[in-house]
Amino acid sequence: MTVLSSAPIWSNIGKFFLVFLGWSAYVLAFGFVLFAVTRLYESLRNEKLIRNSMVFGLVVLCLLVLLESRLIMGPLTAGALADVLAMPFQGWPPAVGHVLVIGLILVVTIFTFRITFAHVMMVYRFIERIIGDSPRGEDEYEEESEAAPSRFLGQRPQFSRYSAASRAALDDFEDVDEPEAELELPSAPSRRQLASRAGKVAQAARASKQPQPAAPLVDEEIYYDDGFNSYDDYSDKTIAMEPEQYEYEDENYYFDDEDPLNDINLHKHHVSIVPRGVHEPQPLDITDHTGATRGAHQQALSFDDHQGLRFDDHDDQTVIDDDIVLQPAPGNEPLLLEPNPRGEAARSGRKVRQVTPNPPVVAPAPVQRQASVAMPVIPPAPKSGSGSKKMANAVASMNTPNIKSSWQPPKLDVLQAPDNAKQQIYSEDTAALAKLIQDTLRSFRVEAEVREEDISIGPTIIRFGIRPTGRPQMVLDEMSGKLMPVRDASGQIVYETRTRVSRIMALQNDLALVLEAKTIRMEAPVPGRPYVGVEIPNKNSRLVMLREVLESKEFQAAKAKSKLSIGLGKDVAGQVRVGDLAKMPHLLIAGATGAGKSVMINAIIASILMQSTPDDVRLLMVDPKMVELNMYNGIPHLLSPVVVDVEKVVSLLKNAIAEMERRYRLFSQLGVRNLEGYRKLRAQKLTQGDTSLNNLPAIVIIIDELADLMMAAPEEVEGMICRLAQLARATGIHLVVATQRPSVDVITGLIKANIPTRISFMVSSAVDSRTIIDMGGAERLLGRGDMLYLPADAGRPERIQGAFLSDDEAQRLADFWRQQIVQHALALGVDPQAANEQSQVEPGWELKVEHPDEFELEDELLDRAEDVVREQGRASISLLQRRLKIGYSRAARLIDLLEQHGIIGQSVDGGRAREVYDNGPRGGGDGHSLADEADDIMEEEKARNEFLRNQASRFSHNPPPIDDDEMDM
Ligand SMILES: Nc1ncnc2c1ncn2[C@@H]1O[C@H](COP(=O)(O)OP(=O)(O)OP(=O)(O)O)[C@@H](O)[C@H]1O
Repeated sequence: MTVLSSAPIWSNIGKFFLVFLGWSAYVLAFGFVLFAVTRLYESLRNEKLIRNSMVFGLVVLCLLVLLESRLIMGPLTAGALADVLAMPFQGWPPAVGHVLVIGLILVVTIFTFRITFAHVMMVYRFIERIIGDSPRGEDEYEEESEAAPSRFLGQRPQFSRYSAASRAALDDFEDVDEPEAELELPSAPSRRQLASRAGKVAQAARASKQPQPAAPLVDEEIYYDDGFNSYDDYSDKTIAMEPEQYEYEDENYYFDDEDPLNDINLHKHHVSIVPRGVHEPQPLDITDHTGATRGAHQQALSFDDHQGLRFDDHDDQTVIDDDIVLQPAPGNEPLLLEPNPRGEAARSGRKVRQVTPNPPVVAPAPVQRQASVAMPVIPPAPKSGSGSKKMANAVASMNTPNIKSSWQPPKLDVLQAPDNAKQQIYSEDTAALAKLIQDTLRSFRVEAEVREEDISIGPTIIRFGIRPTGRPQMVLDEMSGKLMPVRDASGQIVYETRTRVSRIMALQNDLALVLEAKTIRMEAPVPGRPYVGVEIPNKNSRLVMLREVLESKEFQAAKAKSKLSIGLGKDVAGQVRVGDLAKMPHLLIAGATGAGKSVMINAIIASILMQSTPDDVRLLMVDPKMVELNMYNGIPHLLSPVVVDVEKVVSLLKNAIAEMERRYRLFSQLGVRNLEGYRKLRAQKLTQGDTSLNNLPAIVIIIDELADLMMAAPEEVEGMICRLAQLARATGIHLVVATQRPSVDVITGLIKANIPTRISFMVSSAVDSRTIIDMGGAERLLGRGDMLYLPADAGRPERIQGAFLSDDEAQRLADFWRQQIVQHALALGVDPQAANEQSQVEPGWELKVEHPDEFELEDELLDRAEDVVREQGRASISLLQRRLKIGYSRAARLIDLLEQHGIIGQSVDGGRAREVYDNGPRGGGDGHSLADEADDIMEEEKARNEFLRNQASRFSHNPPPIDDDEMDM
């Protein structure tokens, strides 16, 4: 106005405004300038500061103040507009006009600036604090604790991290003299109460346009509480309730910043009492640490776990213990074992001894046994000059103390090289997809962001990481005068309201729709990462060849540690993933037909054949499909030819159990606990020239279709697999079991409990997925090698694209090993054909056809049974059960055999006890009375019923504990 009135051209316009608006013309001019500046700021910062309701409110407020000034000062003082506004008040008592206008001013002020009771209280407290001289913090919370409606305004009590026994936390705020009863936390309301309360609050909020507190979220919780994996089952319901959810995302929603019992404020208080500045590092609390890192995937460091091996890098030695040093010899020489200079032997001088490369094996291939004596040593693969590789070779040799094997593993050339297609990298397409995801979430009013660094591109899958964000808490920066988001000590933005992970999960189908993906899988949260993973198929997918996995440094490091390392494939970030069968120690593979199980089994076999000689690992294979594993027949690793006849499987498993028991006996005699201990002992003995201990190779039993076996002989197969799985780990016997029928009659509870490491390929339903990996997700896989790998020690499965191995490659690999048998035979002057036939079955591993319900009863047991019946002068099943401590079915079978051998007679007139022919020298038993007969009948009935109940419960998929007698074969 000043400018206008001083400029001659505009002075008349200025005068008009002053006459019309009075003093408010200045306010109006100032308001225009402020509005222009704020709009400019808004456009520069892309923020919205001016609300229309506020502009309108300010204008009304200005007019009311103008009117009030006119009422106070009389006509012609506040401009013509004020005179017009005051016209309705003419004739009114002046006091009424003042009260009305001032009242209106107050109301408009409250609406314009959204003043709440909390603000009033804040001002009140502030004034009170200034007037009174009590220091800040005293007494104030005591009053509030009465006024505060809830201690958990910011969070529901049952989920508050401060709720359970959080006395200490609350004590910071509450008067210590407060009676005990008042400190008691409110008990968590029932779900029903919460739901009805939620409904009421929602109604009230709708009516008054006030924000809802957090209670309505209970509804959401009801749907999501049981975990995201069963999301599919209720996604429809969840999506249907979306509009309800938006109400409490209203931007008016706020917490009372001053409420000391609000969880967020409690948290802020805790943060504020953390001492600032540099402070001493605290000792690691291992319980806390374990809790915090549980589930996070951590890549094991190489060379950190060698059962007593230490490495002295500087001189290329491997220290086995204080007495022995394994030293890689120069060139192609065999490894040398020498006493450790720090050990006792070292004190008498550093003596280097070469170990003879003829390790006797427990059940060696006949050709090999001869070869190890007379055959010229096949030179090992040429070593590269690098120290670390030498070290790896040394360690690999150390794991299997047959220091120099006469077998030679193949070179990687046997396998097909990957094609030249490069791994896809981050591109504009990917960025566009990320933006699409973010925009879709925004359009559903879900605050979240997709950052470039959270995008992982794998061979068949791209994973986008969605970070839930929210509404940041803002503070006025005193330096710049701007509103800035509050950051915590680690620099992360502190959110006032956060987006719930479940809201992102609820949009799974919407995201699949906009991304036009065949199927998407969501993982919340990705273990060890602060985001929800959305996995969509990579349109530029490529094969992961086994060779590239075996060539990788990850596999090389794993190979150095274990001869049973297997190349699994590549994860969603394109990183090679390997496993160690020795640690698994058994593996269950399941998936629909054509999903990639057989390829996986071939990859596992190939991983072993590429690194391990028959001295390290022996194989047993069962292939009821008859075509999948046949190609491996004749390789020296096989203990017996691939079993295609289901009836021979029982025999094979029995052999494995017998070998396991034999190894256990051997270990207990030697005082070692497991195969590792045995190998260490053997290495020690070899250094002393003692070759009495044979080499014990690990044994891997591969079963390609468990369902067929479970059909043929459910009890025996289940029992034996469980027995092997429970006890075989220490003896180096490992199971790899595959099935395309992931139903509970095939993968029974017992089998599942004993095989902790599992791989699930694509399955047809979430139920199947749960049967295999105890959670859903496998039904959303893509097939063709796309799998979820659940290691024994991980809570969540990891998605991996399995390594691919063509039939030609497998054939070449098998040919390579068969060729070595021929080479050995030629070197020995044996007929290769004969050698091949001879090496088909290891002595002691011959298989015979067994009818599943028949027990093979050892001669010893039959003899003992004969002794018992002759001693007692009578024969009955219950008698044998009692005296021989065996199960019903074995006792019944023994009775049959005794009858067949003519030792006892047939049962007469339904009686249980039978006549024993010719008591002979061992006779003289007490015969049997009628009372004995009755006892026998009762006992036998009891045992038979027990047996039948067991059988029935096995068929109803609820297996009882295994009867040791039944399995003690
Ligand atoms: N890792 C992989 N990478 C690429 N393709 C694969 C992979 N694994 C399997 N496939 C493809 O899937 C097909 C079927 O695989 P596979 O024979 O292993 O299935 P399966 O689960 O054993 O089926 P079935 O139970 O009927 O034998 C293969 O011929 C191959 O084309």
